[in-house]
Amino acid sequence: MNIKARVISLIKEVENGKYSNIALNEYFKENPLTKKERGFITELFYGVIRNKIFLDYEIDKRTTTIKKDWIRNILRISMYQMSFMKSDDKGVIWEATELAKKKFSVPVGKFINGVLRSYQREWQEDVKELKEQGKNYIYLSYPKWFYNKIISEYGIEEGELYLTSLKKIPYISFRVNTLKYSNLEFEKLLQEKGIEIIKKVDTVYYVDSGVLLYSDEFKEGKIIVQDASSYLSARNLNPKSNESVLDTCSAPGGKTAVLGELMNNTGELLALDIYPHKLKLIEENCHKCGVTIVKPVKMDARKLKEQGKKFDKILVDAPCSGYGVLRKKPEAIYNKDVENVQELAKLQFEILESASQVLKDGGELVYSTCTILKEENGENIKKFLEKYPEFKTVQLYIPENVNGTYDSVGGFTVDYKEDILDGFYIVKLSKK
Ligand SMILES: C[S@@+](CC[C@H](N)C(=O)[O-])C[C@H]1O[C@@H](n2cnc3c(N)ncnc32)[C@H](O)[C@@H]1O
Repeated sequence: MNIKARVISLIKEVENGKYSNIALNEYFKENPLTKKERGFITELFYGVIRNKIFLDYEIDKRTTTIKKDWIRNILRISMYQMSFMKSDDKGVIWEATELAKKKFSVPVGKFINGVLRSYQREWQEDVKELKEQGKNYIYLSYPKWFYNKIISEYGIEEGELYLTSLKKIPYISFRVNTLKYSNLEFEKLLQEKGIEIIKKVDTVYYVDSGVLLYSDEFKEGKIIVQDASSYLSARNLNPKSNESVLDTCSAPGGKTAVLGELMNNTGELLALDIYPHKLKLIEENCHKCGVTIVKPVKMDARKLKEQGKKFDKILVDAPCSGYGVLRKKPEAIYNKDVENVQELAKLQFEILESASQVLKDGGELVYSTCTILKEENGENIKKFLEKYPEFKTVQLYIPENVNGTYDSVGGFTVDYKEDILDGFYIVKLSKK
């Protein structure tokens, strides 16, 4: 099958509700391709999803109704190539026209050709106009409410840096599970397989290939797919052997496994989630990693007092809007709305409050989210510190090569300055 036809079916799967990373990984697993083909498919597929609002705006400007998804998608793909990939425009238009002729008919080919030629002539002017009309959210491909939210929190200059940065191409990252493997062994494996290291943060490696997803090392839990931001949240709690540790919102257990590893599989590690079906994921993940001390329990983290026990250390990796990981899940931006954020901020505060009540005096707590919205991060912490003066923020461990910004309460946001790691917020609190 032609590469573009493959990308068209993948985009359709995502529009039917499948997560983009799952659709792509499944596809790569079933279809052996060269590194170059994989790279090209990934770029086209994610490129279209990331820029869908702008591409559809340009299509709708030039057409009345498009009944077939295939036609919309070949237009989106071709336009993406012409504006964002520095492709040979003539070649792109020719290929799309020929594909449409073959799939449908000569008139459909001519239609595609006409739309793409008009786009080729006018798109740069359209972008200028959008900016002049205060509609840059269309060019940046964000829902208007989200654009306004980011600009209201960060101002136009910093806000647009954020919005642009969230459209960057992500890299896959593997964390070495030190219960089973070492950095040295992993680096040797990467060398043997000719895989390049893009960035390294402690035991987390960003690499230029996903083939290790099919390796024995991955199957055996020696390496785990995890972002360094996610790892740093658990790492900052820094639990020690034999401590009692609570992970309040733990499924699927990525950070729970880091905690168990740091505790050398000794002590007590309670991993909660509100959804019973997710407990199995925590169990499976920890089992694969060789973490034996974890106890998954179904519980609403807003009601922690009811379980009657206090802990040395608590991780609150709160449910959040997830806007820090849009590079990896670009489709997520299209099905959220402003209401969700307010509800989430309220839920996060309630979970934090509840966790603070079961933390021992002298204990420590890490609060983290994978979002960049202040409403869910620093503003929640500020409110919490005002209400509970027995808590104060503690210095974080942030490696030098991780870029971001500290806020006024001492929390750290991995932000638009960071090209590789996921956007994330981490703050550490201690109780008197
Ligand atoms: C950000 S995810 C956690 C990711 C996890 N810490 C990891 O590293 O793999 C948030 C989790 O909180 C759970 N959750 C949502 N509301 C909750 C509540 N009231 N009590 C406990 N867990 C909750 C969700 O089911 C979800 O699995």
